[in-house]
Amino acid sequence: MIKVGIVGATGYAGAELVRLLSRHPKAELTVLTSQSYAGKTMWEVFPHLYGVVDNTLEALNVPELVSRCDVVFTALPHGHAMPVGQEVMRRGKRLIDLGADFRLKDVDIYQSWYKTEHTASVLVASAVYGLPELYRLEIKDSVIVANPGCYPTSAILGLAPLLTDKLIDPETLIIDSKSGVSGAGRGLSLKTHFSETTNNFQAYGVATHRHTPEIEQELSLLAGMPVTINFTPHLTPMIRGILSTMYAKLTRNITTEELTERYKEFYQGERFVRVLPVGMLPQTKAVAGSNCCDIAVSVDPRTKRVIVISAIDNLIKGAAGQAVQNLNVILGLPEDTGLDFAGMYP
Ligand SMILES: NC(=O)C1=CN([C@@H]2O[C@H](COP(=O)(O)OP(=O)(O)OC[C@H]3O[C@@H](n4cnc5c(N)ncnc54)[C@H](OP(=O)(O)O)[C@@H]3O)[C@@H](O)[C@H]2O)C=CC1
Ligand SMILES: CC(=O)N[C@@H](CCC(=O)OP(=O)(O)O)C(=O)O
Repeated sequence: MIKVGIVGATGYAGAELVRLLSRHPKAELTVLTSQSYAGKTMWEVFPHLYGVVDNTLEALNVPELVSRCDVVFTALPHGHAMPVGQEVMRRGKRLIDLGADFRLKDVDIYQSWYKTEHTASVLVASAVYGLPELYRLEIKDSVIVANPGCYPTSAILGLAPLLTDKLIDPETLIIDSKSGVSGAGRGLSLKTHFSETTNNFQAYGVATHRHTPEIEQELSLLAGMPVTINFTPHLTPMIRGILSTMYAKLTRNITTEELTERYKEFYQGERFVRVLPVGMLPQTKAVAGSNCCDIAVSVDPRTKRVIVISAIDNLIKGAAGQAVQNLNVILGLPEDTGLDFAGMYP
């Protein structure tokens, strides 16, 4: 069994990771940390895990944590995974970070968008962006996996075939994303207050959201040229899910049917990316609880634009599920170990 530690086990992403790993056949939940609930059992804080997870939550002690685990997951606010990364590197263990600390290759860009000093910049070059559909081989041998952000996962998977094949003019790219409230984490805030989010729908982070440079980094690598985007996230009155709608001008004539075939070919063998048949559109309910990213492409011959729609569960393919998929890649296990293809419905 592989001994795993989860730092930030009491956050939404961390708790979902605990749930998924509790039924993983090769992972043993060894250390679960919490800042606010150390000393309590996991199930006292999360009753859905009663009878499933018996661990007592511990305060974070980085050297001790790393010494007791083979693989550490960090699910912390940004800026806090860096010391864990340093200790993991020192002791030759593995880290899968669900936050943003190792995603951006350019430390200056990280510091300017996250308004935080990067204290482990030497580790950034060796960290691998943890999107298995694009970086499977690199993830396998990496010490630090930078699990992607939730919005970036939906956008990058939705756009990868178009950029790889140079089928769109990247300068015309617009990404419009809608997220459930769990994307903002479990902590109390005015933004996620019941009466602010119920029966309400609002944009936020317009032209300033910190996922913009992450999406641009990955799309630029796919396109082989710098890509800048307009990215607008929205908060919707639902708990889970991200739906991204993306628009761009096509560089050549292609039909919806031809493009759908090309997407199917690009993602052939990728069981967690479901390219939907023409006429079917992604919806968040269809991926809730599963590690799937559903994608549909439509060509508007009138405007010569393509419209790509993708849907994920922000806590699964957008966070904990993708982290388990990365663990499976590292361990050489089938990537679906411990993960679901069909989620909850209704
Ligand atoms: N929510 C989502 O959909 C997604 C989240 N992520 C990323 O995952 C990470 C966690 O997000 P999320 O679960 O939503 O956040 P939450 O706010 O729900 O949880 C944060 C966790 O970090 C712990 N924590 C906070 N500050 C510290 C600290 N200084 N030292 C040690 N532990 C601390 C908290 O402990 P305690 O509860 O005990 O206070 C809690 O366990 C973030 O980087 C986030 O951006 C990535 C993709 C999607
Ligand atoms: C709805 C909502 O508030 N979503 C979060 C998503 C952040 C997240 O999870 O991403 P990182 O891992 O990059 O921090 C936000 O916009 O900040």
